[in-house]
Amino acid sequence: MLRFFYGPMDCGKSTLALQINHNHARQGRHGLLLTKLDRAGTARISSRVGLTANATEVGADTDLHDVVQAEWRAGRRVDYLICDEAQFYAPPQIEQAADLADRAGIDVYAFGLATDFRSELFPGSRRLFELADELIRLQVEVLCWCGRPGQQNARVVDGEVIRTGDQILVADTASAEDTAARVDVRYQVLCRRHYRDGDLGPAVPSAGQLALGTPSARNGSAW
Ligand SMILES: Nc1ncnc2c1ncn2[C@@H]1O[C@H](COP(=O)(O)OP(=O)(O)O)[C@@H](O)[C@H]1O
Ligand SMILES: Cc1cn([C@H]2C[C@H](O)[C@@H](COP(=O)(O)O)O2)c(=O)[nH]c1=O
Repeated sequence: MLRFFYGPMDCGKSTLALQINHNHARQGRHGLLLTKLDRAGTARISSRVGLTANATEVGADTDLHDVVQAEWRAGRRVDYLICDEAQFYAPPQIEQAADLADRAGIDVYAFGLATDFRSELFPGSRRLFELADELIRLQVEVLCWCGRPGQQNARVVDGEVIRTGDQILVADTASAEDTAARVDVRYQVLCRRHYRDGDLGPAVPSAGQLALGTPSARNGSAW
């Protein structure tokens, strides 16, 4: 079986990938973790809940058959593959995953974004929509600042939603205010309306502003 679990950034895809791996491994099944361009650096699957695991990095030229055959040659079974950040896989790599499901009976669990910052399908995700046995939209809602369900991944540069640029640009949803790091590019999940309007919502007041009694910008926001 080839299953594609998809949803916007921050909806728990990598967490679920690691949970599924944990549950299968606990029952003695042997799997391989694969990823491509995880935020935490190469060859890791990292979830914002704090779970991480080593993984095989899928490069532009990686053939998934070779990855599995290397395991077989080493005398190890491969019962399942966990493929995180699957939106970045090239369409032929998705074909290879489908082949492994069909010809080798390997259960393939793929996780990724459906659409990019322009709200267009990633090529790898498109191929997964075309080929997967099951499409599972993740149920953990990521909320837009207005409270509606967020489905669009806005790319934010210097406080503006941008709509042109390279499709792949690895970055996080956390802003400079949330982290000690200097963040030039970040992503923000928005509802369709606010994504289309390019409306990132009111600025979140700092703790100091709230202590001084400034009304919460979020509560007082106009639609
Ligand atoms: N401190 C926290 N406490 C509880 N849940 C958290 C915390 N930080 C992050 N999360 C959960 O982790 C989710 C993001 O998980 P992650 O697997 O990194 O998402 P994705 O791979 O889809 O980008 C958030 O939607 C939230 O539910
Ligand atoms: C929308 C969008 C995202 N990306 C990058 C940003 C992150 O590094 C990953 C998504 O990670 P997550 O685990 O789902 O949070 O994808 C990108 O390169 N291009 C885009 O358009």
